Amino acid sequence: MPHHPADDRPAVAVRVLSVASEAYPLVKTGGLADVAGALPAAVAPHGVEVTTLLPGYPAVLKALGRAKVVHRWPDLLGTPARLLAGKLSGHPLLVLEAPELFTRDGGPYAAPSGRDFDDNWRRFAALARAAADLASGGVSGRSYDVLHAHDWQAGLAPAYLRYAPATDAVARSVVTVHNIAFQGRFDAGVFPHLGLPDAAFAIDGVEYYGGVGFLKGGLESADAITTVSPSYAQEIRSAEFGMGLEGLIAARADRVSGIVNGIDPAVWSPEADGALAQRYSVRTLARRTANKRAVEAAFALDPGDGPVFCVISRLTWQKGMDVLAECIDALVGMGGRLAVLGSGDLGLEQAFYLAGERHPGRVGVRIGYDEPLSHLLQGGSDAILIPSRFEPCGLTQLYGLAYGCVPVVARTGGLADTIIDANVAALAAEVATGVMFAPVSAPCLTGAIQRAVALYRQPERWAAIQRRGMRMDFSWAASGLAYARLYGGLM
Ligand SMILES: Nc1ncnc2c1ncn2[C@@H]1O[C@H](COP(=O)(O)OP(=O)(O)O[C@H]2O[C@H](CO)[C@@H](O)[C@H](O)[C@H]2O)[C@@H](O)[C@H]1O
Repeated sequence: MPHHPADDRPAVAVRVLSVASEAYPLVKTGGLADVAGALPAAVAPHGVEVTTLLPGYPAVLKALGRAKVVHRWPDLLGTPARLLAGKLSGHPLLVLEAPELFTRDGGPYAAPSGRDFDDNWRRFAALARAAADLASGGVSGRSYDVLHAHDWQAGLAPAYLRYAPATDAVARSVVTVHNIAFQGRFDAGVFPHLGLPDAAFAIDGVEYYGGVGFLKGGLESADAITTVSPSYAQEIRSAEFGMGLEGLIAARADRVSGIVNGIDPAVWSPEADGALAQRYSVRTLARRTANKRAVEAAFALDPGDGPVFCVISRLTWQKGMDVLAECIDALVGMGGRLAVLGSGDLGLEQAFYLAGERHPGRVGVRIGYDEPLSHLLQGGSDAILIPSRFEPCGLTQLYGLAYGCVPVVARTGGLADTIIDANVAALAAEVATGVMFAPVSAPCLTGAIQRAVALYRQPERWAAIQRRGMRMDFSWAASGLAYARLYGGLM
């Protein structure tokens, strides 16, 4: 494509098809959406044009409005489907419209009851099949250099590509693991319906412990594997973190790399955040107080100057929320208050709810998903608690840094890669940006909260930690370049 002199974007040198089951702002249940939504803009300055392919959930189709139909499948894994073209924050978007698969109540993966859809294998195999058709010349007028599949929902796409007829039109492939705990593992009975050759049901194909592994098939087939931090890229070679895939990851280690997620300043910047009661910058930190008052009001906390800790998380074992639940009485005993926003395991929801009843005015709990409230919490709480047992990258600690909401994190994965613990040396060298602890246990987390409270009581030192975090650059600049280099290297 010729470079237009009036256009300050570089000429497109690489075309990427990014396939994901969610992308902000159209559909989001977690961090994957933030990353898939930000990737196109992150790599655009490097001559990479990303087209995102999403399933046609009702919310996505609604946002798309009247869209151009660019392709029709009379029979895509047993159902008719159409491909619609639109825009995702100004970048090319393709939506797979298949009413039988995606038009239903509930979230992207589960019914309103919370139960996973029984046909998720078919829903996401269809997404992957459509992606592979696009990336192997099967859709007229479309061609891509690289297919970038995110997580198990897109995991079969590289496998379909690998078994596609070999032509010049076949793209190279990358799988990004945002969380290896979710693998898309299904009964062997689904295999005959996937439309893969029999040879694919093999140890180096999609076969996985006697069944079918969508992520496993993608990891076997992709030309490159990335995960979302260098530490996690190392950790998943071990049984403790690899969740059964450690052998495969270790065997393909020369293809595996870690690229830390960035954050999108158009969405996460305290100077321009419409969800805050009061906007502020690194030079006007005192204005955060108005947000703290708003957090207190939203979570029915007693107003006060003591530290407010927050949680913005899925309430699950991965996120160490059971351990935090054990520490709440100690946190309150130290003069802290706690605002919890999250949803997940019913038992954990209940534990936090009971803690709120035990400590009225000190612990406020909001069960649910609320994007604006998550921004207010970052802008008004003093610290964010992230006691994850494993964390591929983590985004909430990066948002915390940007908002002067000091991260208190477990030493694992991307948390270890992005936070500098306020130990004696780091405080003396004036480089600390948060508090880090290990292992994930109630005594260690309690100790970390204690250290945070002690630092908070030294206002100048605390403000210096906040300001340092706010000045850290976790924009997409470096990671966008890393992805662009990875794509370029595959061609
Ligand atoms: N109740 C609630 N209301 C509003 N917003 C809420 C919320 N609960 C969570 N969120 C938001 O959802 C996102 C969660 O991001 P995380 O990085 O913690 O990712 P998650 O574990 O979902 O994803 C995986 O993928 C991402 C992306 O690669 C990795 O960073 C991560 O380590 C990995 O586990 C954040 O934007 C957070 O603000």
